[in-house]
Amino acid sequence: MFVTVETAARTAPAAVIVAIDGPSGTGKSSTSKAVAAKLGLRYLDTGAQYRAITWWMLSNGVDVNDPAAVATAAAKPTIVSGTDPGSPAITVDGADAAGPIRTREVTAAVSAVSAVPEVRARLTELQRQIARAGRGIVVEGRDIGTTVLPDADLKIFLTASPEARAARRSGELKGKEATGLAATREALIKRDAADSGRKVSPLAKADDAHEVDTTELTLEQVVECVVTLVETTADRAGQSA
Ligand SMILES: Nc1ncnc2c1ncn2[C@@H]1O[C@H](COP(=O)(O)OP(=O)(O)O)[C@@H](O)[C@H]1O
Ligand SMILES: Nc1ccn([C@H]2C[C@H](O)[C@@H](COP(=O)(O)OP(=O)(O)O)O2)c(=O)n1
Repeated sequence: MFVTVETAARTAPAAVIVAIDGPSGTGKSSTSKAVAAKLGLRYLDTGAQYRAITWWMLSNGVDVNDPAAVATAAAKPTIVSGTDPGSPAITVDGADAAGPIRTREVTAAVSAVSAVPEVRARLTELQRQIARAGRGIVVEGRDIGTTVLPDADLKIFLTASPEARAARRSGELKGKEATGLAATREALIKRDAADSGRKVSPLAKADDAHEVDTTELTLEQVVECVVTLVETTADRAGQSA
């Protein structure tokens, strides 16, 4: 098989920690998985963990709009995240949650659940344990560069126009839970506002993060940009693979 330089494995320091944050639809998951795969790093989707705890709350009759009820239940589910960028996995109490966490019901409830401090404290601790448990990792979310891993070697903050993000998301939903472009855009903006406006570790760009506007870039261009930033950071630190 013909393998181009672009798809061949690249090198990164074994222990590099990369934080990728940004709002929904900016390309965090696709970029993080591709960068981790190219550089032989682990991958952690923290949004999937917030979705998983939300799914558990909904499945167990917890009122997701009652912060006290969510706080009381926050420690109950056991969430296990896989870190293989080729097959990201997540289980809740041993059950595969990869499908159920992507429903519209979970998406509509996740911002309320993730604003509860007890939920954030628990998942932040879990995320730090995973990040420090092995070799290098790409961790994506909303508060990775600011709160979860403020000492990350490289921080990226992805942005894109609401129009581009809505078009990407409604493209994904086609045939499944198809929603109009305008409704998708509204839902994204509402979630951005909730995630950016919450009191505890809101969605925010870290002061030392590199901002990448992906509106006019292909996914491949974004991946190349981030891979180059990882390699540049490593060179500067004098580290080697
Ligand atoms: N730069 C890009 N250009 C076009 N589509 C993209 C780009 N980056 C990601 N996508 C697509 O947009 C959708 C949302 O991307 P995703 O990585 O899930 O974003 P996020 O994790 O930030 O919500 C996916 O279908 C993905 O393939
Ligand atoms: N580090 C994180 C990651 C996600 N969250 C919350 C806020 C987000 O709206 C939800 C879902 O995140 P996810 O990354 O799955 O969302 P999208 O893929 O962008 O739709 O979780 C968070 O509060 N902190």
